[in-house]
Amino acid sequence: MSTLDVHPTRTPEPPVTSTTPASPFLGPGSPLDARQQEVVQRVSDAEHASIVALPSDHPLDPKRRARDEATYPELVAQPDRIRETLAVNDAALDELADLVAATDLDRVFVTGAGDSLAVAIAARQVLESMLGVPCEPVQSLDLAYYLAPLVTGRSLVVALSSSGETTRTVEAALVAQHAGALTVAITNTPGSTLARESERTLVLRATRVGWPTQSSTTALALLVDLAVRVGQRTGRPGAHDLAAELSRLPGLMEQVIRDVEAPLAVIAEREQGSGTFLFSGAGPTWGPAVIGAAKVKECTPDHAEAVQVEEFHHYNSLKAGEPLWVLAPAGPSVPRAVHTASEAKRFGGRVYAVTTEGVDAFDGVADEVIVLPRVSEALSPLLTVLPAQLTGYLLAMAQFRTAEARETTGG
Ligand SMILES: N[C@@H]1[C@@H](O)[C@H](O)[C@@H](COP(=O)(O)O)O[C@@H]1O
Repeated sequence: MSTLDVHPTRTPEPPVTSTTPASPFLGPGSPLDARQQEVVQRVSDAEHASIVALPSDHPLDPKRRARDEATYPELVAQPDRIRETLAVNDAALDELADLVAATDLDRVFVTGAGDSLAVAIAARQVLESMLGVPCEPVQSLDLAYYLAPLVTGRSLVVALSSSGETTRTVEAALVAQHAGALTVAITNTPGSTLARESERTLVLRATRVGWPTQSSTTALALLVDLAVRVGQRTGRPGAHDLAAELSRLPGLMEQVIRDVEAPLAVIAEREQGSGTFLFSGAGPTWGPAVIGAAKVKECTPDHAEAVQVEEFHHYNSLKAGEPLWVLAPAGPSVPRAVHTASEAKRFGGRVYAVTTEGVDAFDGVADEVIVLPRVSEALSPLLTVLPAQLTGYLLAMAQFRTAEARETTGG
């Protein structure tokens, strides 16, 4: 057997056919009207086609390689894209912040799938501290099918989708539209279905030729900026400091990308054959942990999981020989995250801690500690997400080099 047969490929299996409708919103009894149902059917068909077209798990799949390689320049350009996104949305953000500050909202739902859901998780703390109402990140399927009775005319539903065509997220927006909620789409695809079905749209200056990076961080920065502007209007303590900090974030992101790539490349070279990769975080950092696992699953044929810092301790969460990235910027989760790191070592794992200046609790516990500049924990996902994204990309590049060398030597 040649090395190339080791990993099964995802294609070309025949499509699984089913008589079950693609959504409970299609057909008799649907809460949606005929026009809305047509929208659901159309995006659902297109989504299925895009999933079938995903790269295979072949170690040298050129389609995956092209997408991985396109990820890097997009990743590196994130600080610039954030600057542009915030600048072009300046007036729209002011207008929306005026509206939000003046509206008697009782609840905000921030919804999406994949990286877009991770962004909602990362933005929760800053949104809640500035808006003063629950700002729940909700998986779009859950919002559309289970939480609809909670969505009212006093809700703000922010739907995040880079493509603007993700079926469950479009359905969540349609449910919100139906309930009379204020709906805001955040997408880098103007004219997308989500944008057309939402009352307002904030357009991201981001591309997604590679796996999602810019589309996620520009959305996160935009949500932070919106939160801060609302907080400034309603006199929330800390709003002005957060605004000042946000303006420094793109520069700090540039510094982090410059500083962490080389040490992470060494780690990726060492860990490339581990097979399973774990990422842990808590609070707003749970978002970057989810993104870390997502980039490994997208960039490589391997398995990755995000495990919440606390949940790690309630099961045997790591097997001997597995690597764990613990993301824990200065904040209340640090003591438990240090415990996570030490437990992971006890189970025979290798631990890479990502924290911020001034935290030395991982020294002597983790195999390596990556230290980022210190910022408020609420804004720190814009920094902790960078090593998480880079890890997936760098693992993939190390694996491609190894697979190529094996091909050349016929090993
Ligand atoms: N594999 C992709 C993810 O990378 C993406 O994060 C998610 C949400 O996409 P979007 O933000 O376009 O709704 O869906 C897809 O299935």
